[in-house]
Amino acid sequence: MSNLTIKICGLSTEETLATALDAGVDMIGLVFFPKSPRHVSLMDACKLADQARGKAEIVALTVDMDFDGLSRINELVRPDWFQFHGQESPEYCAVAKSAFPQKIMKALGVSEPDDLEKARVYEPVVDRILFDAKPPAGSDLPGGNGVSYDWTILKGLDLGKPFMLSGGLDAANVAEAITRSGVSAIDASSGVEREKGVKDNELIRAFVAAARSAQVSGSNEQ
Ligand SMILES: O=C(O)c1ccccc1NCC(=O)[C@H](O)[C@H](O)COP(=O)(O)O
Repeated sequence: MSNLTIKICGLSTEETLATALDAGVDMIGLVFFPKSPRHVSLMDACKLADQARGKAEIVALTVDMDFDGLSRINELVRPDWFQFHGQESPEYCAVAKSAFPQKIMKALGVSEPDDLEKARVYEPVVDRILFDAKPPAGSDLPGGNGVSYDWTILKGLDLGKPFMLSGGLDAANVAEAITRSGVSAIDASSGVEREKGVKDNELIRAFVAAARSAQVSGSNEQ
């Protein structure tokens, strides 16, 4: 049994969600951000969440959403997690954590070791940190850009909460990313797409197989 946690983000069709679940992913991400090609309506999200419930943890990804919006997602979609992928402050995360039953994951854009320090102020008030690549200049999207960073900056990181690596991961590089970073949780979106926003069944299967084949050295899960 693998101690690697795999999340596929930005699933938006029943078919590709079924493939991800069949491949054995641990978490699936639904994107609630209208500018994203992976955005799902509340109605579609409800159907996709029902399909995934009990098979993988459901992550609702939002970007600086107001609490009325989070409340609607909570009531209708009933995700296991909120993933905050904008400029949400630690205070915002703390209030959301006390207001909603979901676990909270905060995404932080990183490129160098100093960037990891940002996690220290979030760690007490969230359940997990996602270390993602910073968006390239000019991108409309704070995540899902298919760009990588130096994974080795995560090696040996001692944080009070579990953390996850994302940013440009695909079947060809995920095993190396796991080995070089020492992480035990990974997330991908663009790397399992045949074009921007369009997930591909074969790429999903290949990604999960490559990730499961990697040597997971430690545990960033608690
Ligand atoms: O995926 C999106 O479209 C998106 C939009 C707005 C905020 C975040 C978004 N994605 C966040 C994710 O969790 C991605 O999986 C993560 O950034 C990695 O993406 P990629 O580099 O494409 O694998």
